[in-house]
Amino acid sequence: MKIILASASPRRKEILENAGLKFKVVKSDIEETVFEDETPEELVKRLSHEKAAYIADKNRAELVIGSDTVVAIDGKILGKPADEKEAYNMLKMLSGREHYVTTGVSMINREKGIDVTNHCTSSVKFKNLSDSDIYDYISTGEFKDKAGSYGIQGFGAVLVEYIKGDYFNIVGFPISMASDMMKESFGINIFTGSGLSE
Ligand SMILES: Cc1cn([C@H]2C[C@H](O)[C@@H](COP(=O)(O)OP(=O)(O)OP(=O)(O)O)O2)c(=O)[nH]c1=O
Repeated sequence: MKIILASASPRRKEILENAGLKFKVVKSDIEETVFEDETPEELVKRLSHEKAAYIADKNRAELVIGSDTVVAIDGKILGKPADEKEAYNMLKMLSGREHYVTTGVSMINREKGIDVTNHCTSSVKFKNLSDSDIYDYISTGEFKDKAGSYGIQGFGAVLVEYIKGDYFNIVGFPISMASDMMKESFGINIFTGSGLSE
């Protein structure tokens, strides 16, 4: 079975490549709306499924993988910031506190009728950040396109006091959980490559 990653995220591509997987990347053009009263788990599972389903409908023989990541604090869901002001507000909210990062992963193969979705949550505690720390971080531009306005894999590492849970989940793709899903639902072994075709 061949794999398609339904994602425009360079981080997701890199994490899957580092696990030795060969795959095609196709961006999934779905509208990322948030419904009222939706929990982070419900939201990421719905969006990762929508992303995968959109591509799987047109590529029925392939295993299509979709994913979505959000940050949550005090029952509020933080997606990607629209601008620097929103990034400042998010980072101010996260300063000195622990928050959750939740990623959904969906895997669909239409031909075999397999359709599975799971989620993974990690916590991240930020140091106390002064306004000048926040402005300096924003000036790196790294906040753009990142849920919660930071990237732990870059300068964002400096903002962190500790993490609990899977690091790769925070970066946007929980490869350990995903490899379990591949094994259980598709018989794919990441180490040996069995279950995969060139
Ligand atoms: C918290 C955090 C998020 N992120 C990124 C991961 C995701 O790419 C992004 C959240 O946006 P998503 O909407 O999950 O993904 P995306 O739009 O980048 O890609 P696609 O929908 O095409 O798959 O935030 C980091 O890179 N580092 C971090 O530390």
